[in-house]
Amino acid sequence: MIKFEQVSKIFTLPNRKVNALEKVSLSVKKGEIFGVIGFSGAGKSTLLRLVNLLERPSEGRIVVNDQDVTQIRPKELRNLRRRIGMVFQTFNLFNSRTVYGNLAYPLKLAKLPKAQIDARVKELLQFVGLEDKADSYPEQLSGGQKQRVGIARALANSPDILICDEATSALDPETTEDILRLLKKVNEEYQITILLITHEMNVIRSICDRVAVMENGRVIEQGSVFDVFANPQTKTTKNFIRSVLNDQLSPKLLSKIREHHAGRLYRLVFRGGATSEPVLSRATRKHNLDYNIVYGSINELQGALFGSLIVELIGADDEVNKVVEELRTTVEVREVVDHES
Ligand SMILES: Nc1ncnc2c1ncn2[C@@H]1O[C@H](COP(=O)(O)OP(=O)(O)OP(=O)(O)O)[C@@H](O)[C@H]1O
Repeated sequence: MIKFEQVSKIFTLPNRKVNALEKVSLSVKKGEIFGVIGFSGAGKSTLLRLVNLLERPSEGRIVVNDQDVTQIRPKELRNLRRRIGMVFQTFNLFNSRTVYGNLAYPLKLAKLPKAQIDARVKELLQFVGLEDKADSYPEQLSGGQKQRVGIARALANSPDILICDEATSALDPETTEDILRLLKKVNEEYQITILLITHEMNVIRSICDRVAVMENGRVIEQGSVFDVFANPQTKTTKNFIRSVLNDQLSPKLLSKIREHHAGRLYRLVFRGGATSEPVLSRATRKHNLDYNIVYGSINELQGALFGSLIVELIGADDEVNKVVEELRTTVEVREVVDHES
């Protein structure tokens, strides 16, 4: 649906050149939510702006719905842009227009008759849960409500692609979750393909099917969210994953835990499939050992369990070894050492 083939973008400044993108290749499939994550300056916004030709690539091809966007004529470009909705971090609403006015604007541009505009605005407001806000002005809305209007406006002309530029970065965690749920609903109910950029791994974990990790203008890793989480290849990706798993122990916390747990500590890593409790209780019961879960978290990721637990196994060394051996048939088990961070 959207394909980047060896795309580079160089910005030429008076005194130097900036390689914003270098030979980026990725493809977003119809109907999926594809996330691009990277730190500030990685090239994410530039990548997004190339899709509807707000920027032109210096090299390479961008294909949207089988059409090479760099080759299309101005009239086709207007059509292309109508089929791609855009959601912004800062909402980009008209402050002097009501919510109704903001949503009616793209429909007026598309020359829809008034009655159809009224009906479509009503439908959009219902979809984003703001039926009672038609007459409010943006300044009377919360950040989350403004973004709902932003999403409704992006959907006005029934696009088949939605591109989201840090859509939740200006929002608090709870509102972020609401907006992510809304984006998921957009994807599922309207079958709209979503390409989003973010610097928050939580966004990727919550709603994306596939992910590309960018650094210094390059894609350094890409794949299904599960595969990238389960098997990160680069330090940058590992750091992003760490930011959401919250399962790394600081040396200080580890020494605190050791004060209270004299048994041997093991990290059990779950990468899909196994369920945590039965695995542990079965193995420990069989060998008559006690256990304590002392730290960690297990999350659901694309329908599978993902995360790690630190458990204390309490008993004679021999028995502990047997339990570890048994656990290793289902999950990855590592003894926790003092320099773990
Ligand atoms: N119009 C421009 N002119 C010159 N340099 C630019 C321009 N736009 C982006 N850049 C540079 O290209 C690089 C990539 O920027 P880009 O905005 O795409 O990154 P990003 O990952 O989206 O970061 P951020 O989240 O901070 O926007 C940066 O070094 C940036 O300074």
